Amino acid sequence: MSSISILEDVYDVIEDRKENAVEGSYVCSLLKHNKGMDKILEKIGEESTEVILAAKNGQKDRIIEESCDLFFHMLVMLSANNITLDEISAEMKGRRH
Ligand SMILES: N=c1c2ncn([C@@H]3O[C@H](COP(=O)(O)OP(=O)(O)OP(=O)(O)O)[C@@H](O)[C@H]3O)c2ncn1[C@@H]1O[C@H](COP(=O)(O)O)[C@@H](O)[C@H]1O
Repeated sequence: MSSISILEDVYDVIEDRKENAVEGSYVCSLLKHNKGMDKILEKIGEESTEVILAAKNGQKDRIIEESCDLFFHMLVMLSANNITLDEISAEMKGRRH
């Protein structure tokens, strides 16, 4: 199993949350937030800042944790915009030289 497949697993759960509301789900709370997309973008902004601060301070464990938060909220944003990981993958592959 490639290490990146966890992103696909979590993305699939997020996609499922779009169709099936689950009590207590954080993803559902984001997708249905009264601020709409702004709430998701707010979280991406916050988590980006956390990654920057952790990296600035050379805190490896924090960098890993905050990067996971950032990746996760990016997945929610992509899913909310109906952008698949295959589309991201195709774009990245197209940049290989
Ligand atoms: N990977 C994650 C993940 N990473 C981070 N988070 C949540 O993202 C939030 C991070 O924001 P903060 O640290 O700012 O915490 P907070 O103060 O509670 O956030 P806010 O009140 O500002 O929204 C926390 O509530 C974390 O629990 C995640 N929540 C869910 N997942 C994955 O998504 C799946 C579906 O989750 P649910 O929809 O909750 O079932 C889970 O099985 C996990 O695999």
